[in-house]
Amino acid sequence: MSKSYVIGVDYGSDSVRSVLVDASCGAEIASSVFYYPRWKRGEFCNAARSQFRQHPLDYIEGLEATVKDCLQKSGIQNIGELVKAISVDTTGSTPVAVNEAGVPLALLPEFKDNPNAMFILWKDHTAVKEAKEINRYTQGNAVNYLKYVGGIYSSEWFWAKLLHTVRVDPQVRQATFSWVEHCDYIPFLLTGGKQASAIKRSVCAAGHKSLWAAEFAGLPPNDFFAGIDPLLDGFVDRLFSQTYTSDMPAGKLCPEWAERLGLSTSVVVGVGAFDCHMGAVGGQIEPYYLSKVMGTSTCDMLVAPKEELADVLVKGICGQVDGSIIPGMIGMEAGQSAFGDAYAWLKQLLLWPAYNLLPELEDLSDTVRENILTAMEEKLLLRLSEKAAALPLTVDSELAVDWLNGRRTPDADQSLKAAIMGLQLGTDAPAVFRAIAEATCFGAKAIVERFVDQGIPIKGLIGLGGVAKKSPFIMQMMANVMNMPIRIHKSEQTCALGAAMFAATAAGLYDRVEDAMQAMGQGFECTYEPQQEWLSIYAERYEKYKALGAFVEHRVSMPVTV
Ligand SMILES: Nc1ncnc2c1ncn2[C@@H]1O[C@H](COP(=O)(O)OP(=O)(O)O)[C@@H](O)[C@H]1O
Ligand SMILES: O=C(CO)[C@@H](O)[C@@H](O)COP(=O)(O)O
Repeated sequence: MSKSYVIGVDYGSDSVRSVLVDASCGAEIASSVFYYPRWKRGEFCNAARSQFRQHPLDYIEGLEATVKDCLQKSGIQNIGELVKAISVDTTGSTPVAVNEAGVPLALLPEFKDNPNAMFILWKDHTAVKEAKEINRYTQGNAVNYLKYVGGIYSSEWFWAKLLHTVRVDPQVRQATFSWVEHCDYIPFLLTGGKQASAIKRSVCAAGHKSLWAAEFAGLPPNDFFAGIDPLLDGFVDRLFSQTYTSDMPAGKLCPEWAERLGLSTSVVVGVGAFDCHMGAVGGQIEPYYLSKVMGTSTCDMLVAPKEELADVLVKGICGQVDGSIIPGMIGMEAGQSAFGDAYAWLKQLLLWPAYNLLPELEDLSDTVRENILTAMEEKLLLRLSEKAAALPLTVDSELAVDWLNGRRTPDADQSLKAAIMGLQLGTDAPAVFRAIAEATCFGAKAIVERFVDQGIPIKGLIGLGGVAKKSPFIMQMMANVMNMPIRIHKSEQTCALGAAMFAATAAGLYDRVEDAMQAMGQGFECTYEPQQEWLSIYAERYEKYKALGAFVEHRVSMPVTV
């Protein structure tokens, strides 16, 4: 019998990665990465205003390039006929305004350069005011529609972004028929959808970001949204009432995309989901093991059997949704808005002279300048990690709070800012890096504490994503700060692999995604164990981190160590 292959596509914050996988065992046959060109040039973004927009063409070009590249790299002659399914995960909440035909407005000539007509990336925080209004309005409402999203609505999410967009841009408002998550748009595109009302919405995105819940028989009613702002009046009726888990097909590849990708029209396209949800599956999540997808941000994923969870509602996380990770279980999501992005911020800061002064050195050729810059970009975090690991640590060493992009969990507040204290003339770059790295680990610990305080035991940690693979320094620190072992998954592309597992299930190659996970999972490569000698100093410094965080948040007085 001929082999079956599946494709998993993972849309990250900076790039899209596709993997071609043997559906029987999960072996990766080929992979391909595409960095979004417009995004890389910084187009349509304004970091100072927390505006981060992505053009749909970056996604579409990347889809075609990576899938074709995987097929070509496979070297398998009739691979186009052997691929059975494709599934997609994306960041989220990353929604876009579409017209009645489901076309993102930025794909229309009149909106092609308008950031409000593009995908609003998860980390865009331009809707802080709107999120606050949603929270205020819900407090006075008879029904608590925020009960399944941790009790606080975030500016990273669907409704806050829609409200902000229709407020600031009357032309976009006029042209907007519906509002669609990236993870729901791509399957719609691949299946040749022609009507926005027919877009299949994933329960993952709908439950965690759009306030959809079976208990509410769908989305909250129109009155609720119209009460927040009359500009939202009527949207609910044009959105959706039904949702789907990602083990289900969204449809089959349409002729146009079958031809563009070199695949057949019998290829099943699975229902999409968020990157970290599929990543948790790719990384072989187990009940009560916190699967930490550590990249630009972190998403901390947990599954619990429905019957065991009973009526527990965890406060201050990004939601608990039936079937959002594994169909049949409650999927919970928490996270940090800046994790790898916190190190990337410091890297940008330290490379300022390289970006700004190197071009002034006329004696250097362009090639030499570029080589210097590339070497610095590639090596900086690695060298900082080596040096930071060798520094002595005391209770008074430099200390930071990690809210460089606001606080996602516990208790979302994207308007919060980061802080660093304890600087002195002897403070060097590795010391600042260590403080920031430590702060991201402390932020991670605060999430574990929240779950435990709310009655959800955490049995262990699973580490996935770019930072888990690239930084032994931060992973060892994480194990020490948490006083818990952290198992690092073998797969380089857990999110894309998870998407491939869902593709195989949607195509009927497996009955349940748990079976796909069992057969296709790649296992773990190593475990970082907590080191006894570091536990007490981190425990002490964690208390200081909480005090500094409280000071930043409430401007209360700080305890002083003499
Ligand atoms: N050596 C390193 N140590 C710590 N962080 C790193 C290192 N190299 C890269 N990173 C961080 O990894 C992050 C990217 O993670 P990745 O999982 O590849 O991306 P994404 O979040 O888009 O899925 C960046 O924010 C970057 O700062
Ligand atoms: O917030 C979510 C999902 O809810 C993520 O998509 C978002 O943090 C982006 O993740 P990355 O850090 O780019 O992997």
